[in-house]
Amino acid sequence: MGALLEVSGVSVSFDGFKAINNLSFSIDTGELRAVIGPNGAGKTTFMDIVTGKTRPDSGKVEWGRPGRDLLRLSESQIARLGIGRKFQRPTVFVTQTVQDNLLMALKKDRDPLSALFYRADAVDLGKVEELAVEIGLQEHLPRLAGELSHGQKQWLEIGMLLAQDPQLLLVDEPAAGMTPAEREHTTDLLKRAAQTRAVVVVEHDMEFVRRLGCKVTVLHEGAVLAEGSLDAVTSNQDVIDVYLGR
Ligand SMILES: Nc1ncnc2c1ncn2[C@@H]1O[C@H](COP(=O)(O)OP(=O)(O)OP(=O)(O)O)[C@@H](O)[C@H]1O
Repeated sequence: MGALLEVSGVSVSFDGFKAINNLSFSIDTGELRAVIGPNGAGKTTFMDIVTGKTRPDSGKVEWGRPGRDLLRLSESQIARLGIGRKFQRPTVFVTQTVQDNLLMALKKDRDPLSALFYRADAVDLGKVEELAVEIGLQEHLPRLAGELSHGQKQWLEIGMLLAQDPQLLLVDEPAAGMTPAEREHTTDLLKRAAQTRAVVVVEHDMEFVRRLGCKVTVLHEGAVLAEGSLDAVTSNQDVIDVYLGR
């Protein structure tokens, strides 16, 4: 499979400080990847660049084959192309049911008038059911999203992103604030999601990353310090030095 996203030699400075420094990164269709790195390594800025929120000073960001230049597209054009992003805090509609949250996500691209007169048909309800099974919330469809636990809200939001059928999903610290059982469920969910799309997970929790069982990219000072299996990168002397602050 060819690269789905190719970031080459990207740099960005904020007030003269290089947050991203000649960064190159690529991910294949249907690949699961963990991105780790100490605080300030540039992980959030990297995702901001891929989603079009931050424009780099130099470098290339290309999508698909033949490569489409993402730097020429707006944030919403990039989202429509198939890049979904999950932020740390869940942003579900707490006064709506789980089912309605998923239905709204499914219909997000409708024009406002048809959305206004929209009545869920059997096809959409079937898709919502499938999504609910995928995120493990099938028993909770009639509940208000506001009643869900923190972990369940995070899964619902992942489900809402999956409803948009992204080819690449960027997920920021999904395990934060979760119980051990919720973390385990989240690992399974992300692994399953990555069977049909590419998923990039930024995460600090090494146990979580270990359970993902995927290739790991270590960022440091805005560049890739090491890449490989978790065992390979955690036994890399440069990575050990950075994490121990040497
Ligand atoms: N808009 C901005 N203006 C100025 N400096 C910024 C801006 N955004 C990020 N930075 C700086 O760039 C560096 C990289 O930040 P970034 O948030 O990408 O790191 P991170 O790896 O996501 O860190 P964390 O793990 O703490 O979330 C940091 O030193 C940060 O202070």
